[in-house]
Amino acid sequence: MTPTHRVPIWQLLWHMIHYALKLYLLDSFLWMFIMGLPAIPGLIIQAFFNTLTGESQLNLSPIALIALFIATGLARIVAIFIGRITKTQHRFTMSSLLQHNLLAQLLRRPGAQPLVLPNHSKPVALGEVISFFREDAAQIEDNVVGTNEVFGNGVFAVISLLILMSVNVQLTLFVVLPLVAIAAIVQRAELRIKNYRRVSRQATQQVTGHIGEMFNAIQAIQVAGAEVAVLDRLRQLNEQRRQVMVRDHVFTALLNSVLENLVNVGTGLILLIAAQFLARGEATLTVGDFALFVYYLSFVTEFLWYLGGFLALSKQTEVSFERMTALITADNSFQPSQSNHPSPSQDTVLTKPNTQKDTTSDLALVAPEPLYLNDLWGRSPGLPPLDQPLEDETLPLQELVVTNLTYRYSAARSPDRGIFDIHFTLKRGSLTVITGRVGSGKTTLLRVLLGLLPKQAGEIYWNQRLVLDPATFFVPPRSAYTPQVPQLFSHTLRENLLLGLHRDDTSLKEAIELAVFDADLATMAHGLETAVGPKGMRLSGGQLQRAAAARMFVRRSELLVFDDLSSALDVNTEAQLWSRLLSRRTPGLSSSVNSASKVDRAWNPTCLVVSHRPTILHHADHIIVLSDGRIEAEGTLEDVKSYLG
Ligand SMILES: Nc1ncnc2c1ncn2[C@@H]1O[C@H](COP(=O)(O)OP(=O)(O)OP(=O)(O)O)[C@@H](O)[C@H]1O
Repeated sequence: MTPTHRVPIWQLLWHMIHYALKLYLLDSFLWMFIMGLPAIPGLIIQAFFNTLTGESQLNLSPIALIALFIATGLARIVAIFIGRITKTQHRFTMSSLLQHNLLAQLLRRPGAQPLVLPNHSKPVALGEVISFFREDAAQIEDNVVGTNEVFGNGVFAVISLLILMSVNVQLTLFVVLPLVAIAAIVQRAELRIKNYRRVSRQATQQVTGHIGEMFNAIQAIQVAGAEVAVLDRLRQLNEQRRQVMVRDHVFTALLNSVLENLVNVGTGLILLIAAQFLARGEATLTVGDFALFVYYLSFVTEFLWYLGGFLALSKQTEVSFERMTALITADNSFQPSQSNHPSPSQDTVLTKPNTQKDTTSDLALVAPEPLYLNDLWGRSPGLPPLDQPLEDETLPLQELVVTNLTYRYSAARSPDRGIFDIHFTLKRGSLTVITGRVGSGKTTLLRVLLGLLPKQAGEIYWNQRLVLDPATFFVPPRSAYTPQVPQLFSHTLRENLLLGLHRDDTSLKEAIELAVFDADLATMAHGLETAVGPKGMRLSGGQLQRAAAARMFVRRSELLVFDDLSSALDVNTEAQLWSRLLSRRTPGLSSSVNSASKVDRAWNPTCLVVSHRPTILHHADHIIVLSDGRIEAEGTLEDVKSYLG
């Protein structure tokens, strides 16, 4: 899906400039100063030559003029030094804003929905996303920074133009000709500039994507002996990238060289005409005036050349914005269907979908969000405290009702796959098991319920109130989820369990015991401070799953959602985990008893579990058997026995 509307590049750049306006102005001022300082030697040169020919009105000796010349040079060195600092800070702020907003938008998407760009059939691989964060962000950063250089150059070009006009108006008019030619050339080249840039970015994206996949699958590559084939593919992608990058860069260089030479030829012609004037003595052109004209002409022509390059750069930046916006709006083709029910009133609705921010246009990328970067003096602004799960009027869970829940994977890619017309009710403290054959839609059902995939039809009611945005609603302390393949970060075990949550060691210990991870932890020399390695690779599959379960338990959520714990746990460990967890539950116990005190509320979780294991099926209050994404049977174990394989 393409964005609903494209915002003009100038508007986007303005939003970015406005984000750090003071820094931008400081940087622009410094660079104007840096660029303007060379203008002073021009005046000194004029005075110097006029002094030599006795036409100067200044009463300065040649030595004083030379000293002034050197002082100007030194001042420029100092300004360049400071300007480098402001420029680096400004550049970093600009790309950080884009990267922050891109990441925030990606995190706002339904987490399990593949990223498929418009006009692409394959989802974007994780490694490919790097090229959006790196190349595209850098491209836009270059363009924003380019504006203050164009602006600085422009101011001096205008001043220089005025000086040139004061010397000779006729001659100065010739300067405008290259400007017209530059605008025409960039306009004509626009399509090609953009196409070459699009193709080269895509080729880079494929290379980073392949590298990402390679590193993710090193073991699989080794055991399959596929090293040569995988490297061949990398070579092939690199070769494709080389070809399109060369084309893109050669074209940009060619364009720059055409613009530069156009300006140079124009300058040459103007100088030839000026020399004629001087030789014929037709104009009141002194030798000093001629030196001045030559000197200031270069400011104007350099600006024209710079402007041409900037216009071409902006065309390439449009491609970067287009790519980033396509990524954040990727595959949003399935919008949640409208409910058949009349519009629910405020007190029957829980959490509104996020409609405040424009997520469908490039503006989302330049939204002014806080970044908490160190300032120019290296002072850290301090990070805001992390949001802690809040207990609100939605707690505790009495009843969760799901009606007509439907999600169909993109028909083009997978006809009739998904879940269809799913209904069920979870009562407080109950255990519901979803079972069914491989591929019957169990994981899809959990994901759609939790908002990790956008439902296309159906409603979810939490205590009789409609949940409008499951993705933001089904989070702790309302709900917690352990997927089939849990993700851990390369931090310590403690950091992985808490993920920013404030809990004391007693709560942590309790959660670890509940997850049957206590015996494993006792064998770890560094206990909770054990570094688990990237993706938790220093833990066994079973440890990883129990660590993820402990992460879920420590949040003491009302609804616990498990996707097949048995995939990495042996029968005994899993049975132990269930017996510990289920002993916490009091099915049917009214929450009103517990809700008297929110803080001391006894934890009586409601469980929704995908499993095949008889242990858990025996304990279930309700079993749902799925087949081809539909409910085939449901009830107690006795009711559904004949449907279980
Ligand atoms: N991203 C996707 N695009 C297209 N089809 C998909 C996608 N993910 C899953 N499917 C298909 O949807 C169906 C349901 O998949 P799902 O993972 O929900 O099944 P499951 O019952 O959880 O399977 P398992 O027991 O193996 O975990 C399967 O046929 C699967 O191939």
